[in-house]
Amino acid sequence: MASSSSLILQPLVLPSTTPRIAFSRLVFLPRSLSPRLRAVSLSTIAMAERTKLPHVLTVAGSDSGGGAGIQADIKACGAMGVYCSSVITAVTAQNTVGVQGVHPVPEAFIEEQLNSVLSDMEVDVVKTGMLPSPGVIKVLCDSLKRFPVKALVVDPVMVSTSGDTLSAPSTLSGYRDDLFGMADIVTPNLKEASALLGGMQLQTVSDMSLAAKSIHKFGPKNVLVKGGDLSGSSDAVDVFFDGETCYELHGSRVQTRNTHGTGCTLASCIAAELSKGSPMLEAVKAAKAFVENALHYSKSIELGSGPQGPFDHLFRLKSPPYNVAPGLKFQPDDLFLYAVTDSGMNSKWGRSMTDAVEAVIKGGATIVQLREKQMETREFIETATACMEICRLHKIPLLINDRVDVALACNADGVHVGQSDMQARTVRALLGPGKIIGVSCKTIAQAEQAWMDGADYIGCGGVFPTSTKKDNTTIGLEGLKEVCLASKLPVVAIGGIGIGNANLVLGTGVKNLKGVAVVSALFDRESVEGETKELRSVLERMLSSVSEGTVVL
Ligand SMILES: Nc1ncnc2c1ncn2[C@@H]1O[C@H](COP(=O)(O)OP(=O)(O)OP(=O)(O)O)[C@@H](O)[C@H]1O
Ligand SMILES: Cc1ncc(CO)c(N)n1
Ligand SMILES: [Mg+2]
Repeated sequence: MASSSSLILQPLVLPSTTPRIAFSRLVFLPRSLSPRLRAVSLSTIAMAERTKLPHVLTVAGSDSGGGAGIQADIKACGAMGVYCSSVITAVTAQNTVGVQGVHPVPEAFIEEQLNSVLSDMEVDVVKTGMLPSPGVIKVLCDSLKRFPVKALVVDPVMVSTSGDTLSAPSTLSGYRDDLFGMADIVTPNLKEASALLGGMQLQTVSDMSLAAKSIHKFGPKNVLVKGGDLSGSSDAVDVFFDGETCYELHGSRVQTRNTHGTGCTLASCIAAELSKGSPMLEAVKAAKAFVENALHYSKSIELGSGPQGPFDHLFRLKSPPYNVAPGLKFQPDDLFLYAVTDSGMNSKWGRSMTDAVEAVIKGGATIVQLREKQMETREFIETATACMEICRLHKIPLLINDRVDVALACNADGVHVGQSDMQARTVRALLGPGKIIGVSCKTIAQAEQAWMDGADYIGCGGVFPTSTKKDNTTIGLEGLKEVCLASKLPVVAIGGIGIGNANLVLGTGVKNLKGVAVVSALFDRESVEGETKELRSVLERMLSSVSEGTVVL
């Protein structure tokens, strides 16, 4: 066969959820075909099954250490399922200690690379990194005018975290006056935002919002000021401004030295998501989640002796699918009306768990937890899987009480644990960074521990006495307030809460309190849907309006 045929790689679209991603299959053409027929056959195959790959072109510098620059960009795009071509602007000698040397590529040759790729390869999005001189910015602007693309992501790389200069200070005006006006988004870190604004001090999240608004005046459609280097911040906050609204994007701060290249990776992931057709804010959120996950998986990597190590972009290849399967990302506002099922109550009223879940969602629950103490494991998994389908359909997160094994088996969105269940830190290790973890806490010390263990929220109570947990000591509204004020995590109040007293709980208006968790008041009733609707309207009436101008996500 090999002697009479030649192998040709040809794109094949698999019927998958990402139909725009092409895979290869082998096609055999007999050597006996005349050259003209071979050419015709090939072009026919190509026309019939032509697949457009989402394509990002990165225009950036090489990092010999492989953690940032071009190397980070290509790995990040690959991890996001996007093709990445590269125009190299400079070659750096770099490692975990710092930058030992920079060798700029001649501007004329950068132009030649741009021309080669843009004239031929249907680029969707251009992402820029290190642009060492004003001349390079000019060459790039000219090329983009000749070959317009769908979106331009500008990461105005100026100084590495090690303090080494990567682009001449004279590029500042090129960025501000020429490139920013063409950009769909610019992504400065704190130092870069400060340099762009003539040395403005950036020390708080509100300074970051002011900076984002000022940089927006230079002409980009959107600005993301990155807060990776915000000292004293317990979470990783970035500020996004779209010309109208400022959004604070909060993520967990991963405790690791392996953060070299986070900025390059973030910008590349934004570009990759845009090339797949995502709207801008969704692209930014997906990119931030990717960086956080990658840092989490790379915490223990030891590479190099310097202060900042690289991280592993391709962690997804090594992770079990349940750890990285796209689920619903936790939003603190999901805690608003938190329904906790109780199998005893459901059987008392003659309804199945799936009926109960469907009804509570129709009534307006914003998150559901399955709390099941009696069912056999196999039946529990089957029921939980059916509940997951309902929740997915309505985009409502589903958590499992205590049973990590059941959560893994049905790919639930997360797990809620109590003080005598598995420690949240262990749950996190088993579920991975993308899943939601809640911990029941009565005290400030427990809330602090939950935060250190990597939980996403705490359930605080029992606020009032309840028949669901008879021997439970109650902490009252005062106890709730104390824990909320000290907690670094969002809080949902639990214990004896229903239509009659929910307004007392939300009415405390205390920081971090995001909603109420309810069992009997929804499920020990004839109409779950009706009770949920009524509770929801009580809660909505109590909800104070979001502070003006700033939406906290
Ligand atoms: N320790 C961390 N844990 C979680 N997210 C982080 C951490 N450090 C940075 N990030 C996130 O990574 C992204 C890049 O931010 P950062 O401010 O570090 O950019 P940068 O300084 O340009 O990066 P670099 O120069 O190292 O490539 C932001 O979304 C930021 O919130
Ligand atoms: C080549 C290169 N680009 C960007 C950065 C910023 O992280 C870096 N350190 N090196
Ligand atoms: Mg940094």
